[in-house]
Amino acid sequence: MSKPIPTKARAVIIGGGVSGCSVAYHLAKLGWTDVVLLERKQLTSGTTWHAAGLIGQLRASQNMTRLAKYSADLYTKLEAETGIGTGMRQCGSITVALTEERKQEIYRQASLARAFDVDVREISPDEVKAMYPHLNVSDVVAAVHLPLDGQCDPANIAMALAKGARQNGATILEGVKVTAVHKKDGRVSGVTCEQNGEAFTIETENVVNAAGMWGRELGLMSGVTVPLHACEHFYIVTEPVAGLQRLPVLRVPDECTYYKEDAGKMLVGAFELKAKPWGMDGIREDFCFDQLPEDFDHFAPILEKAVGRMPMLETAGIHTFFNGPESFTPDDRYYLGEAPELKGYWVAAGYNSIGIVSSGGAGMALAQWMNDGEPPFDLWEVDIRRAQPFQKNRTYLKERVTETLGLLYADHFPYRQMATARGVRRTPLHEHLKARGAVFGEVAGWERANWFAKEGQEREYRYSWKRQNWFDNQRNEHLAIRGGVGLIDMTSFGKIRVEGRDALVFLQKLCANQLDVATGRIVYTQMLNARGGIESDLTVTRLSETAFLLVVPGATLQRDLAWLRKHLADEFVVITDMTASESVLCVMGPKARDLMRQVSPNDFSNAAHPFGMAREIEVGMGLARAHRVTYVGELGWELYVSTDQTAHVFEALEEAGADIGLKLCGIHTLDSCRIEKAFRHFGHDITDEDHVLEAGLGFAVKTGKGDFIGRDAVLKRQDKGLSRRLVQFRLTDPEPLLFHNEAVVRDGRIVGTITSGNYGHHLGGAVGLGYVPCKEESEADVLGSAYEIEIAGTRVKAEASLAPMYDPKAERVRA
Ligand SMILES: NCCCC(=O)O
Repeated sequence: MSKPIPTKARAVIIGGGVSGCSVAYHLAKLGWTDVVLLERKQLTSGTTWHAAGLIGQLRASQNMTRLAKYSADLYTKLEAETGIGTGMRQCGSITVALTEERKQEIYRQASLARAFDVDVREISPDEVKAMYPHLNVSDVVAAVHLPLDGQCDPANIAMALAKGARQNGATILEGVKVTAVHKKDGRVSGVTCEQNGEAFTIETENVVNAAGMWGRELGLMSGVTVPLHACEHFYIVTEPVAGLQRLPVLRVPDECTYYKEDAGKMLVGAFELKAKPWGMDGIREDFCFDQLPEDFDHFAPILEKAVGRMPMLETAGIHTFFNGPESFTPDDRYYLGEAPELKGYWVAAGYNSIGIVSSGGAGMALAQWMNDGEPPFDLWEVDIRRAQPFQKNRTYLKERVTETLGLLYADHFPYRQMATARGVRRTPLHEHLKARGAVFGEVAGWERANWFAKEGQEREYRYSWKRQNWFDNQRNEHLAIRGGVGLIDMTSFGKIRVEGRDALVFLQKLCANQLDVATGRIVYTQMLNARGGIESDLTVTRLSETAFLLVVPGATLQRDLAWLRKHLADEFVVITDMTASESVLCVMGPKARDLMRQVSPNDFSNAAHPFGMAREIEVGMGLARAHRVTYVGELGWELYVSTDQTAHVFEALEEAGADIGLKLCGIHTLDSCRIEKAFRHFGHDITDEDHVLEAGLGFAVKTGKGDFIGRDAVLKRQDKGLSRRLVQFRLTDPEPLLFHNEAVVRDGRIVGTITSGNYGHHLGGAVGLGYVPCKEESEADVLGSAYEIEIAGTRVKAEASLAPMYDPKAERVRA
């Protein structure tokens, strides 16, 4: 007999894979006893049952490392807690590098893992051979060993989590399909589900979409964007191999393979470079523990390499050729958090084949997020609010996921760009810039000129952990901005218009700086959360008494819109996304005024157009709103131009700029200039976890203006003092590079990581930002230490500064 379906629940979780079970487990642990998990067929019957179950803690970023470590620790304890054998075995793992570039990557990851107390050691090829005698190590360049990594039985991990959830009061139901999610007053109000042909409704204010490869379709039912698509994932399992002993998990990313010894057999899986999307026209209704047809031709090239790597496979005999669908996302990162479209609609899906190791930590993080109304730490990397509405397009997804499956084991070079499904969002200058040598990168679907190739130079990235082929191009662009004038197309900025009778009151509530300013004034500010953490980093321009323009990074637009809408109470305000209506041309450098005078009859003197003001100007035969602000630390104007006039304004600037050496510059140069000036970058240097005062942005916080979200947290921190500070570092050796996530070493001890880095072409070395703990606010406390940055295991001396190393008094900006 079926169990009764409750009529009310605090949360309904949809999907009984490891992800849903983990969310249920963690919510129940937090005391959410009336949680219901609904699984359309049987627990684990979608993807979980056929996962390889590798628990690897070597991840590309600090928070992914933190979450993977949490999963590894949890799974080790789960059997004792629930009595269900999870097969969790801390057999350790080895990752080998076959190239110098891969060695850099795994050594960098090892440094990062160490910063988070993960047990990891660099080992030689001989040590690999001693641990893994079957392996051909003749071309192994380097390797890392993580003794506490492991493997498990994925289905039993899910079952144990489900049992743990039940033990704490959750209800878990199989054979119940959700047919509708209801909403009332902009938030979730319930779900309708079907069991044995009968419909039931559960009243709830929280739904969790943990539907795996069904996640996109389930989201669409509620107008929620969950861009993911299934791909076929292949592995083989050999016949038992005589004498095969217990072995660590092995990853050979340069050959796209992983190896897992289990019960005397060997499992060999692959993340091939061109994957096969699956389920384009939807997934069969009766899909349950299903496999997909073999495709030996597709797997053969991988197997050939595997046999070369592990010659015993040649005679082992294949017991199982497995092909099963798994879901993949456009950027190879999963989705967590509350959907921007609907309050109370949470997502935990799209695990890109690392669902088992991810779900323990992700379930914990999401449960805490739901419980506290805010994530336990910065989760922007996996936040569902990074998804772009257009990404639900199936043609786009189908093309993109052919690439993302292989990315799991690809070299994660800095600045690596996606090669597929490009060109969806283009600025009006795209063709102009392309014709002038632009090499594009992509953010939030926007094509952006990252750097400009010289005449005759190949217009492609050559990736490396060392200086890439565009290093000198960036240097020339950077120095043009520092010494002359450069033009950067920043049309991808998100532009949000907030207007109406209560616009000022509303924005004063959300922003930490004073916005009650004269029309035309531009204010740099942050939106804070109640902890004083930074939710958004933006400029607000007062366009009139009742209208404001908010300018935010392109990547955070959906997040920022959601934050604004979430906090709209009874204020009379309209919020409109204006991003596509205006382009932004940044004219930056000491000669910017000379250029503006050539193309416009307006007055660009300090008296007529001071820093921090926006004015309508004439340019050529068109109009622009010139904002005197800068993200590169120079004199300059951001020109906001209606999209229809953009090409004309660009051509006028280009023609006038020919005589004064106007240089087209890319986003890489924007970044190298801003890091010299220590301007913060949201998502890296400043996140919802970082207190605005510790981020060094106290100058933009006005507690005297009246109440705003985060004010109490600011006052409290002022009272209590800071416990860490954001510091700018410059490597004294001009050769090594900083990207981000390198360990910061203070007086010989790892104290943090580099939050963002680039090359300071003016300062003559790599520059990065990073938080360091401090006992008191005094500069002497922070700066009176010896600093080094650990890059791929090597420590490099660094100078530290709290003030920007470039133009500390901001004299150039106001020149
Ligand atoms: N699903 C396979 C996981 C691969 C890995 O952890 O490297």
